[in-house]
Amino acid sequence: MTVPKIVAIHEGTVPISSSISNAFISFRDMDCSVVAVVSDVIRDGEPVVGYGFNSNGRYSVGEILRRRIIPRLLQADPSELSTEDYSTVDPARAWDVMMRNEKPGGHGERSVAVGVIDMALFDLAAKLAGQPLYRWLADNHGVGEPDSDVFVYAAGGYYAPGKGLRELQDEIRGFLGLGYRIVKIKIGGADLAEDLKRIEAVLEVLGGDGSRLAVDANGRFDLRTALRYGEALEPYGLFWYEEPGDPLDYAAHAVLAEEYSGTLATGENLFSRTDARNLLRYAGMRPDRDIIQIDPVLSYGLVEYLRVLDLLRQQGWSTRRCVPHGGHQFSLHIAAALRLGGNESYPGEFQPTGGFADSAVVRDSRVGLTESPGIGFEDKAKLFEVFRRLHT
Ligand SMILES: O=C([O-])CC(=O)C(=O)O
Ligand SMILES: [Mg+2]
Repeated sequence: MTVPKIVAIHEGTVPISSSISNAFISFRDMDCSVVAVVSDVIRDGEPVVGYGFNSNGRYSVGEILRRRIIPRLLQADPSELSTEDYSTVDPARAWDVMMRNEKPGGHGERSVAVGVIDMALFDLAAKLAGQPLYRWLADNHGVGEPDSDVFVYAAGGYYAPGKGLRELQDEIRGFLGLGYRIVKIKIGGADLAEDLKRIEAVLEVLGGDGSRLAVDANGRFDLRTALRYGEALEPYGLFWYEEPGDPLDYAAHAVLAEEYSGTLATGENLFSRTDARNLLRYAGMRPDRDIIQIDPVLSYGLVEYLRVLDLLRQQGWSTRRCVPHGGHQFSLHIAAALRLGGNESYPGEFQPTGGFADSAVVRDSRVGLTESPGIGFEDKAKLFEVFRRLHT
């Protein structure tokens, strides 16, 4: 068998912007990196290509990709990037090459750049093996039969110009009409009284059932405010209370976890295994109820996320307590293969990268996957068009 070779890596930037805001940022200028990793393996007259992009919330990382990550891969000997039997590329070995001469610590934009390429390498690896990624992952890294469908919740309820309670309720009705049972809205972009009105308005649509509503403060609150909100939110029995304070203020989170008896969710702004370990060590996270939202793509890719899952297992956490941030096809494969608790979804936002296959139907807040090889971007026409333009 000849070793598969990466012959080119194309990189670009696409807007995923909109007029929405959370408590911390506007998405007016949001964009993301897209990549195509082209192999020398030809199938049906075309090279097999892996595609990747970064989840919303962090901006494109073209400079780091162009100056450091991509050259290291292209300069590597192909045997350094492949499995031992040369049957396909090995994202874990490629990870070591991408991280050559990078000091530890200071995660963030670099972790996003590695994550974008990591997605493309997993897409390519599964395509070369002729399997949908969830099946390839379950065979190679799984803990049993993969889930055939995945819990998804509708993340929305953003602040937007001219958006009042009626529009918020209409948005939530739309989510329910699409098949979602659980929804999430933003808090912390208004004062507590106003946010409680928003919560009450949404609960009206949800038949008064707080367990179907999650709220997300996007790290806005200081400890006092987080506690004040916590006290006001507690009686609703919410699905979860997300990212109350600064993502790296573990001590504040631990204080809140002592006071707030409901589910807390956090982790979308933690970008490494070390960050995850600090979260477990210092943030008072409770394995019987809390949710870890680390986003594989923003945090050095699935190679690093597998290390995070190992760490969680060692510390007695079930993978069912992981529900990654991000809302796209890659995290859906990961959730199914590794039997996570579910996956995020943003109906209508962050296009063309966000969301699932064009044919995907959500029923009772669960969605299935397609059987196309790799991640199946080929089943999402507008996104596939963007990827194709990168290399044809
Ligand atoms: O508004 C955002 O940045 C996205 C977010 O927090 C989430 O999906 O949980
Ligand atoms: Mg969030």
